Amino acid sequence: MKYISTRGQVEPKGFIDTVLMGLADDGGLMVPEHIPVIAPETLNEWKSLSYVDLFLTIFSYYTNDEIPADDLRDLATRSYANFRHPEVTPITKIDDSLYIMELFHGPTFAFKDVALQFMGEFYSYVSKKQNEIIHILGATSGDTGAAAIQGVRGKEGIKICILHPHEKVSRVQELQMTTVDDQNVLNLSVKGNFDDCQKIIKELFGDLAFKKEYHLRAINSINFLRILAQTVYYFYAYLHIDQGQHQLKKINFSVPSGNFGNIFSGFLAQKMGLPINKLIIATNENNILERFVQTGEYKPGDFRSTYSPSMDIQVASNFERYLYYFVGEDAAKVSEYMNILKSEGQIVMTGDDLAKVQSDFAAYGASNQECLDMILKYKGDHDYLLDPHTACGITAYEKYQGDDEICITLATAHPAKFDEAIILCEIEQEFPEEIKELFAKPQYQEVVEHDTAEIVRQLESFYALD
Ligand SMILES: N[C@@H](CCOP(=O)(O)O)C(=O)O
Repeated sequence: MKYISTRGQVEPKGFIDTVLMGLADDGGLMVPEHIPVIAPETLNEWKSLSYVDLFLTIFSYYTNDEIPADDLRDLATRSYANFRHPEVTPITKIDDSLYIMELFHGPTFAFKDVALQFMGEFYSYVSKKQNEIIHILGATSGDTGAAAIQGVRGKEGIKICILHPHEKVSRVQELQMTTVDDQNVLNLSVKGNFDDCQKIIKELFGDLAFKKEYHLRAINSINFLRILAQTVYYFYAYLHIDQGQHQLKKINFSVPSGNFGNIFSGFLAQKMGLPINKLIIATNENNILERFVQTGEYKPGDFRSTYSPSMDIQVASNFERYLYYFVGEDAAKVSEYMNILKSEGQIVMTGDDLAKVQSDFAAYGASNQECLDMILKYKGDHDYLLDPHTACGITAYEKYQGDDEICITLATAHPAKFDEAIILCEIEQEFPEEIKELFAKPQYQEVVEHDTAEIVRQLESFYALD
């Protein structure tokens, strides 16, 4: 398996080099040259696999044996050993048509742990094998940063710097990142929003001399490893849901979405042959993806702070990966679209193009009020406490009127991370011990202007301590 860029200007790469490259050197995103398709009989045989075995089986189609099987098993086993649930991503049945897959049983109580625990192990392994210092640089709207830091804190050969938007993440998200006292962690609290942070990251990854000099590595979903690791739970969900007599029927997924990485993993799973009927994109008031699917207009709008801050994103990185498949894997067309987006500030799809988008996805947004209403409703009706992101996912599921398929909504975070919204619902929740203890710890972070030169200065003095 080789990997190429959505913009076509990168020589095909192997698996490890693709992960190390992160953002493609031509500014695009790396994708597999072809997508392996799993036959239904094979899929059926995967039912008995544990989470780790399923992970290894799916990865075997992508890694070209570049990591010896025993080593890969060891990395995967260690990655999921810290999860608080033996099934890693357990499924709860709400009623005959709705299931919730809980992706928040990892160390930082968000779905990001599922890929980032493995990525931490992977980077540590590669750093040792290649005797190379790895400098991780990432942007977060709250969850990715906490999970990435947790995945590599204290690990030899690795330094991590995370940019988060100043005062625009939840209190617990901020504490999870900034109370880590390991010397290999730097938190920059950027006066701006997540899109500003992500823009700076992409600028620095786009400076190839800087990237090479400091061995910059990505942990965001621009990195194909994130996408691949997240496909595993789509398969796991399908294989483990108790569908009774409806066995092997198609299912829908409703996915709280911001950077488009999680739902793109579902799109990849679907392309690999997983019988998914509809991928439902759930947004909050930052609803660029909802507007795109409903009207064909992909146009970043004004940023809004919501009760689901991890989804407070206007520029969705993985949209470019979708475009690549949308235009029939034609890198020249992707580059053309991305140039239009840059020069005109929008991409517009009409007619058959829009119909195609709408056959790939449905999309619905939840207003701030709808989000709170949904938390209250599910607490009252099902005694199930949704976090505000999952509440957006459920809102989208309820708004979708497509068919009578079973829907799995991905619960992307634990409600304890977003107590601000839960308090507004006048619901009292008990915090898990791991979160409770954060409130007593000192915080370490630098508040910086939204300015690339300032970030570079911070990074250079952080790296100078190597
Ligand atoms: N929602 C994310 C934003 C970054 O997205 P990623 O999937 O590209 O890492 C967060 O919580 O940080």
